Amino acid sequence: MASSTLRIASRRSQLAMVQTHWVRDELSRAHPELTIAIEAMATQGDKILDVALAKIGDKGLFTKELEAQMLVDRADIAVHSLKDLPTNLPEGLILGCITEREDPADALVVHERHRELSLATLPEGSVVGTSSLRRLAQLRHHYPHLVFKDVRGNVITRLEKLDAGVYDCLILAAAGLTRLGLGARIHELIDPSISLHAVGQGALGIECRAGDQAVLDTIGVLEHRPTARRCLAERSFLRSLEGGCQVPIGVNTHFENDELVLTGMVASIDGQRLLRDSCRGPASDPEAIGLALAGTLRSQGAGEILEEIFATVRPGS
Ligand SMILES: NCc1[nH]cc(CCC(=O)O)c1CC(=O)O
Repeated sequence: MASSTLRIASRRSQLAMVQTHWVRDELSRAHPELTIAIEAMATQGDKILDVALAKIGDKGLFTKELEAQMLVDRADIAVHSLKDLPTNLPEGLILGCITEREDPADALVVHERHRELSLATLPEGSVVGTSSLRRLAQLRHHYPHLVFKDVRGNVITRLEKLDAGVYDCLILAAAGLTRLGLGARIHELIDPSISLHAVGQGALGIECRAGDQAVLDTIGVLEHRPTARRCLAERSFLRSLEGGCQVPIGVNTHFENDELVLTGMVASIDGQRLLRDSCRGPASDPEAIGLALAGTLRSQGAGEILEEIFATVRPGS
């Protein structure tokens, strides 16, 4: 780097700050001579809280302001929840590294009055809070007797709404709860046979300027190769299906010896149609696995399902 200061752009939600502080601490440990500054800011996604995420539908809702800081050279890196980072980045920026993933599963969090119940035993009409079409479609598919209601705001705000009785339960990323020290609120991890997680869920993505070799070298210590391979396969699948974070697309990945196995699903919002399949290949070429799986699901009709969703969620665009 030109100077020995690394400037980090971050969202200012509690979860974003926990994640950014973790990145700062890891980088300071690896590079004791480095001065690290954090600039925290609100993004569009933090400001527009009265509209369903699926209706805003815009890619980069939680990332654009941070990217702008790097493009005008007011920040060197941006720390994101990888699942919020679009699969196509603005010209001049790259995904510099992917950190070790927490458990990528979704978690059920219940209102106190349901503490004896599970997702499978919640009574008819129970209100599930989620703002994710992916969670909505998959849970509707398996549990058509439940009622789904949008919930916005950061993780803490959502939990407050749950505790106030607005919902019977919430579906949240286990990783976010764990990082916030709220792991005790995880009532049940949702099995991948019921609901696949979001692309990149549970990992952090560090974005930087392309060709900024000194910065790339600095952040390289945070790269976790197995996580990166899994997430690159997942992102290639999503990119190839042209979906942003606001489409009912879910994934799961695991290694079998030197192979990486990617499972993916595409569903209609009503949960009636749900396509799911797997592809495997050498772990050294994760993007090829994502592309292959996208081709497989497209041949089964994924394109039509996604076209319908784009037409209803974003009319006119
Ligand atoms: N879009 C919100 C968001 N972005 C990242 C996380 C959780 C942490 C992660 O998945 O890495 C969450 C909250 C949630 O989905 O419960």
